[in-house]
Amino acid sequence: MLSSARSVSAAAQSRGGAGGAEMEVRAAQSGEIHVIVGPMFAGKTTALLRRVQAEASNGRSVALIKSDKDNRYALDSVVTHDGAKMPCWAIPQLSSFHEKLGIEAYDKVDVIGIDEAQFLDDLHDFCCKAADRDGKIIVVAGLDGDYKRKKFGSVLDIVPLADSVTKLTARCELCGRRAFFTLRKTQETRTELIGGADVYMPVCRQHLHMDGQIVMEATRIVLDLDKSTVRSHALK
Ligand SMILES: Nc1ncnc2c1ncn2[C@@H]1O[C@H](COP(=O)(O)OP(=O)(O)O)[C@@H](O)[C@H]1O
Ligand SMILES: Cc1cn([C@H]2C[C@H](O)[C@@H](COP(=O)(O)O)O2)c(=O)[nH]c1=O
Ligand SMILES: [Zn+2]
Repeated sequence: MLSSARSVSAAAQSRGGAGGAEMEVRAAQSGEIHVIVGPMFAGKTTALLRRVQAEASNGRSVALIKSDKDNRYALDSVVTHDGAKMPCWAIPQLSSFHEKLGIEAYDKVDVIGIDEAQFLDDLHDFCCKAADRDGKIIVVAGLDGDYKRKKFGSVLDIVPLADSVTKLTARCELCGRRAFFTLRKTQETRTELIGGADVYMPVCRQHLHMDGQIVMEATRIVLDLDKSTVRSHALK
């Protein structure tokens, strides 16, 4: 079921022949916008996939989109950090979605899931049109803040448009408490830097100001210690 999202929309595309009446019914449906934010590893993508999957199980036609900047695990799927995945449309900006899908197929889609929303600059405009004008249910997942805790892309700009906003938390990798923020472990300073646990870790407020390099070094020492313990046990 998880893998059916794009094929549902692709099927919608091939059904064709949408009558004007159906278009009117769809436009008359009330749209919704639901926003899921939080730091990395908080379960945003997991929550998005669950919601889209539930909508598909209820007979709605769903389409899943992500920014094509996210090439971490696969380009044609939305993938969680623990490997759950679902086919998607990977696009540079949301305005290209209509063109990719085709107008008739777009008209048939009820629910649009959007992942990695922080990388999609035309998020506000797209959500307005899709929910207010076209009656779509939009579920958006993305980072509210970057590693400096500055607002990231347009995610916060859609909060005033939203029916619901959910802020998820992860577990601080250093103490296990609730983590609201994402620490970058490298010295790289550009805002956009694609990566996973190799580059980022979730942290609580207390551990936010740890120097990433020190954390990396400490991790390396612990791992080296572990390895030498394993080696000395093996020699016994
Ligand atoms: N520090 C971590 N490093 C790697 N994976 C983690 C870490 N913390 C949690 N995870 C895993 O990531 C999953 C959440 O993944 P995902 O839904 O992709 O999160 P998000 O989209 O918020 O980054 C968790 O259920 C857990 O299994
Ligand atoms: C904090 C932060 C993150 N990114 C990137 C790193 C990942 O590729 C994504 C977030 O993915 P997730 O699904 O939320 O785990 O964003 C970035 O470019 N800049 C940052 O400051
Ligand atoms: Zn902590």
